[in-house]
Amino acid sequence: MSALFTTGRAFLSRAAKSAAFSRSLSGLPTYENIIVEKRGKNDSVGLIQLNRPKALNALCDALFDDVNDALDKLSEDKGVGCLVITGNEKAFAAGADIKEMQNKTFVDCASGNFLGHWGRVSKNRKPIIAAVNGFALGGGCELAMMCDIIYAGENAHFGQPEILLGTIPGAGGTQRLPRYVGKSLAMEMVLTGNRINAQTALSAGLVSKIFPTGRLVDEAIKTAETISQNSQLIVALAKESVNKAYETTLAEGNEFEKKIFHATFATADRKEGMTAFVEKRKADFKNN
Ligand SMILES: CCC/C=C/C(=O)SCCNC(=O)CCNC(=O)[C@H](O)C(C)(C)COP(=O)([O-])OP(=O)([O-])OC[C@H]1O[C@@H](n2cnc3c(N)ncnc32)[C@H](O)[C@@H]1OP(=O)([O-])[O-]
Repeated sequence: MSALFTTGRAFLSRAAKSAAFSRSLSGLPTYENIIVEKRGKNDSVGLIQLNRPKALNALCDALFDDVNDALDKLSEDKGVGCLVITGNEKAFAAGADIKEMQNKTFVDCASGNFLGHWGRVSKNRKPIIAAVNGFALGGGCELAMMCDIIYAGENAHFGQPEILLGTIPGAGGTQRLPRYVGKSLAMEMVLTGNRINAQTALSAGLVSKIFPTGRLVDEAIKTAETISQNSQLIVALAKESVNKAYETTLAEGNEFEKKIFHATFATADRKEGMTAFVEKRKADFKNN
């Protein structure tokens, strides 16, 4: 299974795609715009690869429908504890599909709730790691920011170039980006359309780690596997608590955290975790 990535290639080969297909026969659906697999120890990691390479993974409506459907399936899968979203070596995603948007009117956008279905990535209860190689522009950068952790390949570039198209970001580019990289850099990116490279993204705080391009997906899967070994129940609570930090005051956030901490004492996994420590053995979490 992990042979797909031991060659150091971050994208899936033709053979890998047919492996994905045969695996799909044993559980996961096949999609037109993405490839979905289970990876890592005990298939505990859900891997979603955006797969419109000719359009640099431009995020058309159909692709987002595929992503949402895959997220639903992987979320229901009790064996999967963490997800990874990636693209290919050239592009994570070069943005919302400009050709699809070109002739839309305000009425189309407003009455059709355009982008309404994008937000489900950030609402997922399982943690999601974005593994970004190449371009993450516009909606691509926003998709990465909807995830919980962003790892970048050395060749990654992040940007919000909507201004060059006569529009503005619509899925968090003016909201999440300043929280992650600070107002000055975010403002510069949004107003000029200039991109930042992986190193700048690391020092500004948009990404947590950089890896060689070919190792990126493997490393993301390794972290996802580590997360999956913890109690899924407690991981979801911890994720919710960290996210609170972005949506509330410090005092309210601390109060929320304390209540969630207390709540973990109502779970069997908290008891098991502490008992295992005292008994000097590995915890056997049951997600309850
Ligand atoms: C979500 C809320 C709001 C978000 C808004 C946005 O994201 S707005 C978007 C913000 N993003 C941007 O403004 C970035 C737009 N993209 C670019 O500026 C350049 O493609 C590049 C610099 C990323 C790569 O340059 P390069 O010379 O290496 O490659 P290349 O240029 O030759 O492209 C190869 C093929 O991919 C196609 N394609 C690429 N992107 C898109 C797209 N978003 N859409 C559709 N198609 C796209 C491109 O047309 C071409 O296909 P064709 O016509 O040959 O059949």
